[in-house]
Amino acid sequence: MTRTYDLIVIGGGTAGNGVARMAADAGWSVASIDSEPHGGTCALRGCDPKKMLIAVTEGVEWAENMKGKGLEAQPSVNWPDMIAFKRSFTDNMPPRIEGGMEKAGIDVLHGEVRFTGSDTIELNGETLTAKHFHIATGARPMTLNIPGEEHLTTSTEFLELPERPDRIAFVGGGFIAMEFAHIVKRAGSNEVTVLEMADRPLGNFDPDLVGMLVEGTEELGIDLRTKAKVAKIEKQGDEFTVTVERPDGTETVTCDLVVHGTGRVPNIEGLNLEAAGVEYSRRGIKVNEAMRTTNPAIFAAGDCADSGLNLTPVSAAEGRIAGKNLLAGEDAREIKYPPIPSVVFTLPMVATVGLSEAAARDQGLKFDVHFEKTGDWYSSLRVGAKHTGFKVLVEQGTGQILGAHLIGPGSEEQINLFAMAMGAGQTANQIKAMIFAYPSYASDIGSMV
Ligand SMILES: Cc1cc2nc3c(=O)[nH]c(=O)nc-3n(C[C@H](O)[C@H](O)[C@H](O)COP(=O)(O)OP(=O)(O)OC[C@H]3O[C@@H](n4cnc5c(N)ncnc54)[C@H](O)[C@@H]3O)c2cc1C
Ligand SMILES: NC(=O)c1ccc[n+]([C@@H]2O[C@H](COP(=O)([O-])OP(=O)(O)OC[C@H]3O[C@@H](n4cnc5c(N)ncnc54)[C@H](O)[C@@H]3O)[C@@H](O)[C@H]2O)c1
Repeated sequence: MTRTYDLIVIGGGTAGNGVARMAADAGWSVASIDSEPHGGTCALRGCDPKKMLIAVTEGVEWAENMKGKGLEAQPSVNWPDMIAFKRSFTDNMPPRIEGGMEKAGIDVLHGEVRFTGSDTIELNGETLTAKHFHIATGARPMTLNIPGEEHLTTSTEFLELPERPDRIAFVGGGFIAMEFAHIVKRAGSNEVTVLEMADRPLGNFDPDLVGMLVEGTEELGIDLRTKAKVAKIEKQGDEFTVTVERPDGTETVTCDLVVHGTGRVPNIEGLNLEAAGVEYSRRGIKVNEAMRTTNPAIFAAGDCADSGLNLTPVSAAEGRIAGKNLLAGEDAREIKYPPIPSVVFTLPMVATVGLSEAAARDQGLKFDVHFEKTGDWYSSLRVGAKHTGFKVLVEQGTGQILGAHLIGPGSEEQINLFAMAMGAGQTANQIKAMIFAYPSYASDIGSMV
């Protein structure tokens, strides 16, 4: 017998779970399907577990920065204990999420979904039909098309490594490579190499602040190579040789582990979207502002859609719009992205919101650039942080904040205040007039605009 639902949600991550709950709360019959235990990338294989490892390595960084300032302990990281600490969070998430869904009356199912028609899917050999579908299948590591690609360790596998490798190479110099390189270096690995094909890592972040992060990264002992395109990976016994093309010729790096950090692509190949009449491109499933696909009965959101940035809060916001329109039965709400803050959780962290200096110039905007290194500010001195600073773009005439770019401790929270101020249209003078608790990282903000 074919099971039939009002809504089937494909993907149990941030962009999917909220939609399933909204529909179930409205009395719809709902199934939520994931090929893995529910929770998705952020909670199980991304943001949250990664930041638990960073919490441990923050202890190492803190002790290093406080050396000679009265703190005498010099900690070291026990890798298996750190991974167990991470699991103390991630292991509990699927039962919590799935239990909550079942309590809400949602059928929680597992397996790889494939469309067989505009209102039917196949799951583990069974046919399921629904009036509506919501696709939230996320992203996967991109294929590099280089010899030896099969030797790459994914970010998911990295977060589960039972032992710390001593020599590790990262292919790419984006979010994943930079964050993980900082983790593993502070955890004690001797040779950590980042291989980035562009002329700088973190291409979407401010070049001046990234320059400061590069200094900090190299001081930490990470070998960061730019204009370094990985062309081949070979395995001999337990060892890998990575061949890198550089402007002056070819180099090799020998290591115990090679980690994928060259970007992620929409996870949609296996869905047979053609059968459902859902159009897509390399950027993902085509959606309108209501998050509706080219099949009016099917919505999509998050990393698998060709919509906003691939970040957790963006996935959640898109899911909310999809859910509201599903329940309304019409395109009642459009996705509107406020200024979206984004943080690279290296130590120091780099944070950004709004326009880059280059983008603001390209748009012909007239603005003042407030750029300063803040190593001699109290908030940096107090914690012994050396690589700290900001670049804030303030529009001439209006005083509007066009973009804020920060590096240093506290920047992951300061950037949210900038995002709030920008979203509310607050001017530089209004921010200066705010009274923030002192001493705090927030209390520096008035001096940045
Ligand atoms: C290592 C790492 C660190 C990150 N750190 C951050 C961070 O600090 N901050 C931030 O904002 N973002 C971060 N991100 C990005 C963030 O995790 C994603 O943007 C977000 O999780 C996307 O949510 P989603 O619901 O769209 O997809 P996902 O959470 O990936 O959920 C998709 C789900 O669909 C399932 N699925 C896929 N195909 C099928 C199928 N055919 N059938 C059934 N199920 C299927 C998958 O198993 C998965 O559980 C990070 C990503 C990674 C990889
Ligand atoms: N803190 C966060 O918010 C966070 C953290 C991790 C991941 N993420 C999400 O996951 C996505 C994927 O992260 P990522 O780090 O894999 O990708 P990324 O897009 O951040 O960086 C990929 C880098 O790899 C380089 N590259 C590509 N091919 C290469 C090659 N052959 N040799 C050398 N360098 C090469 C690119 O130039 C680029 O700099 C991010 O875009 C983001 O959406 C977010």
